[in-house]
Amino acid sequence: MSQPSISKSMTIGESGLAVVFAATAFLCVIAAAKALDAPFAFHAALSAAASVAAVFCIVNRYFERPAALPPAEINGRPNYNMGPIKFSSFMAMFWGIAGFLVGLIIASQLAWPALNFDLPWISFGRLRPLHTSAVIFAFGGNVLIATSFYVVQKSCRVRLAGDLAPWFVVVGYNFFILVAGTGYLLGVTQSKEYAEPEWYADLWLTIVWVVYLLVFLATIIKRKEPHIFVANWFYLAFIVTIAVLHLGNNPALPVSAFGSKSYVAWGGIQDAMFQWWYGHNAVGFFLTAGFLAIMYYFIPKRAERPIYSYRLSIIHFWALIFLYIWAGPHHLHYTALPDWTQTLGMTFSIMLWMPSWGGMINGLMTLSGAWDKLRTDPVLRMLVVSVAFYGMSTFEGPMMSIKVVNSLSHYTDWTIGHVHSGALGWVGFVSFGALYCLVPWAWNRKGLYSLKLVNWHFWVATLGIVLYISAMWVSGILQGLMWRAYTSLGFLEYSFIETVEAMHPFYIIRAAGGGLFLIGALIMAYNLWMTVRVGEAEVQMPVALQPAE
Ligand code: HEM
Ligand code: HEM
Ligand SMILES: [Cu+2]
Repeated sequence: MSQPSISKSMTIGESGLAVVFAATAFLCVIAAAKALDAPFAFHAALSAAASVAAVFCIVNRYFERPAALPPAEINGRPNYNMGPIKFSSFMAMFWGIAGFLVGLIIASQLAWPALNFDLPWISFGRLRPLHTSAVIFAFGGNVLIATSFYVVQKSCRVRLAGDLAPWFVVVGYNFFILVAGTGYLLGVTQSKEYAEPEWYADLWLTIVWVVYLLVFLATIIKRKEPHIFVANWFYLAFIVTIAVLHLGNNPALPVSAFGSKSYVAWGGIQDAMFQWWYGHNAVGFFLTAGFLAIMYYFIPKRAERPIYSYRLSIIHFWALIFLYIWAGPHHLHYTALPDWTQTLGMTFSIMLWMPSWGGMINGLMTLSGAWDKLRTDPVLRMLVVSVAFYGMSTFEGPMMSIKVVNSLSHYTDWTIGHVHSGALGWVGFVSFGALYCLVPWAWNRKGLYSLKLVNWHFWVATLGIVLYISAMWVSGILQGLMWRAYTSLGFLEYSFIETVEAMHPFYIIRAAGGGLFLIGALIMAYNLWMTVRVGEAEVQMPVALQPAE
């Protein structure tokens, strides 16, 4: 046994983090004991338990691991860190199914209000933010973290920076989701759309997000590849801007250090302005920039073609981030916001159409010379259709930002239709496509368990989306027109309840569409599970291969 041995000792990160978590556990126990309200006590106890678990995991890992930490390179090749990527891919699928399921429940509640069961915890008002946070932040967020950690390593040809830090990001982020989600069910909210969690959850997210930024930046800094690939620019814009938005929108004064309630610093129209600066750019940088990074990495990879125009991708990047930031006021047309601000927001929204379509064209044209793959590869088809939906919703958005159009669409289901063509068609499909690529790569499998099942997922989900958004277009425009219909004597033609009744059939169609979308996701979960368990089932015949005519 004369191997040169390094004496094993805890790293500064291990011991430091263990101490910090031990102290946090102690503070959380005190907070739980002194809590002013039950949800705060619950969250403090949950945090105490999680901190103890964190200490246990860190110490346990120390005893289990070899003396030396994993090397950055093995035989001159980067030793990529896949653990955190696997974790967040798994969580993405888990939260995706949970979020779609809650979407289906609230869609059904709108069709059949009896499904609220007169229980506060599962009432529409509490489940709706649970749905939006679960799909955007939990599902979308985990997809973004998983893919960004993958893409930054591969395109920089270097191991992810940090040892415990990437784990802190993925586990810490999911703990934030847990606190936010259970909070909604218990009635904890600061009532800002897409930023509902209360102050303590916000503080925790800030810490996690800063570490995320540091891990990402440090990986880029130590890159072996001189050029920074465009996808990393998009990821970086997403990470930095979300940090800025989060800090701008959430300053709040807690009523007590031991209670969940707080009051937001901003008031009146300034608050509204901050809220929609945040809300709009959450669309722009969370639901768009981050997923465009996915588009720029995964479509060329899957199609085995270079990006159609790398120069266009750079122009796309700068134009998109410059224009998005100013468009928020289109959410506040015909409000107390000064008229010029509304017009400014509308103008920037219309200009935003151009970089959006520039990006779409760049994504679609990357298939030049490889269009035939759409027939044989359902994963690529999913990715490409997502870009088509992106194009559709970024045409619809600028149109809805025009004041006269918005005077009809605002407050109606048309907005909900617009949201879900972006959310299901773009965010959903591009995420599915990315996970279908990522899971075999991260788990080192030759391919997916079954491409046939991907094909089923694709068609079932597409049908679901079509049902969802066409139902919402019809019901939204119908609703808007009914609200503004006057009789010849100048009275309103319809009472409000008549407009609600008219929506009923469309709400059933929407719920059916959502049900199909959920079934698609369940098929996917099974397929990915089997991919991890057994790998590629057999030599796969390409699906949907048709005789040439
Ligand atoms: C099974 C799939 C889904 C169903 C059935 C569904 C259903 C719903 C329903 C019923 C609402 C409330 C509408 C209202 O208040 O009138 C809603 C809101 C929303 N959903 Fe979904 N959803 C699904 C998937 C998704 C996904 C994948 C995302 C995002 C990635 C998403 C994002 C949103 C957003 C942002 C809102 C709020 C819209 C607004 O306030 O204008 N949904 N969804
Ligand atoms: C050029 C791009 C886009 C523009 C100019 C745009 C514009 C708009 C406008 C005018 C509204 C309606 C505001 C209202 O009447 O309340 C809206 C709502 C919304 N859009 Fe877009 N949109 C764009 C792209 C997208 C994409 C790609 C997504 C999703 C991935 C998306 C998600 C949303 C959401 C979630 C809302 C609802 C916000 C709320 O009231 O809760 N948008 N958008
Ligand atoms: Cu917007």
